[in-house]
Amino acid sequence: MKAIYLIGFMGAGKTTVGKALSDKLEVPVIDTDEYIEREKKKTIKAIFKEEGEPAFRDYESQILRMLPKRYVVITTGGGIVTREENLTWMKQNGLVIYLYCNTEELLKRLKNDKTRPLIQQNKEDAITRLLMDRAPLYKQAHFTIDTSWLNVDQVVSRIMEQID
Ligand SMILES: Nc1ncnc2c1ncn2[C@@H]1O[C@H](COP(=O)(O)OP(=O)(O)O)[C@@H](O)[C@H]1O
Ligand SMILES: O=C(O)C1=C[C@@H](OP(=O)(O)O)[C@@H](O)[C@H](O)C1
Ligand SMILES: [Mg+2]
Repeated sequence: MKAIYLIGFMGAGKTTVGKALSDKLEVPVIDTDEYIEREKKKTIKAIFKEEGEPAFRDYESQILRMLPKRYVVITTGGGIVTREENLTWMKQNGLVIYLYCNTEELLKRLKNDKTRPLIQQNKEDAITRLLMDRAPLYKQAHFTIDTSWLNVDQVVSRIMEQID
């Protein structure tokens, strides 16, 4: 089994779905954000504040390349594709799945979020703008699942159908 990479916007459910998918497939899951926070002993929020976004993108890119490439589910941060070479790399090394979610539902899921630095001001505008910029990148995934009207178990089932 090749690595499965979940990509998509903040709030699409990558971290949550990845954990459920790893249980189903009986393989480990690694979340790049959680990995970075553990490694750096800092929250994502603190890294953005103290070191800036480019430093975070460097960590993300480095860690991606260190992770296993077989028998694993890897859940990424929503901005990993902004370094386009990361997208190319994931597509070469595994199966890349885009978890899509519409803006209205993203807003609901992220309404109370305080941990994601890029959407703390003007949440709706920030989501709309970033999603528009990134959509062409996300769409290069091997396949897409629209999670807007699905619960976590249903998203996992859709993934299982696709990879069967
Ligand atoms: N399919 C879903 N339906 C409803 N809520 C969801 C769904 N997937 C995730 N969530 C919720 O949305 C929020 C963001 O999920 P998360 O897994 O952290 O997303 P991501 O890692 O893509 O940013 C969490 O509160 C989570 O419980
Ligand atoms: O889209 C982004 O630029 C980011 C997404 C976050 O991860 P999630 O997509 O898991 O929320 C986290 O990596 C950081 O706040 C930046
Ligand atoms: Mg996440």
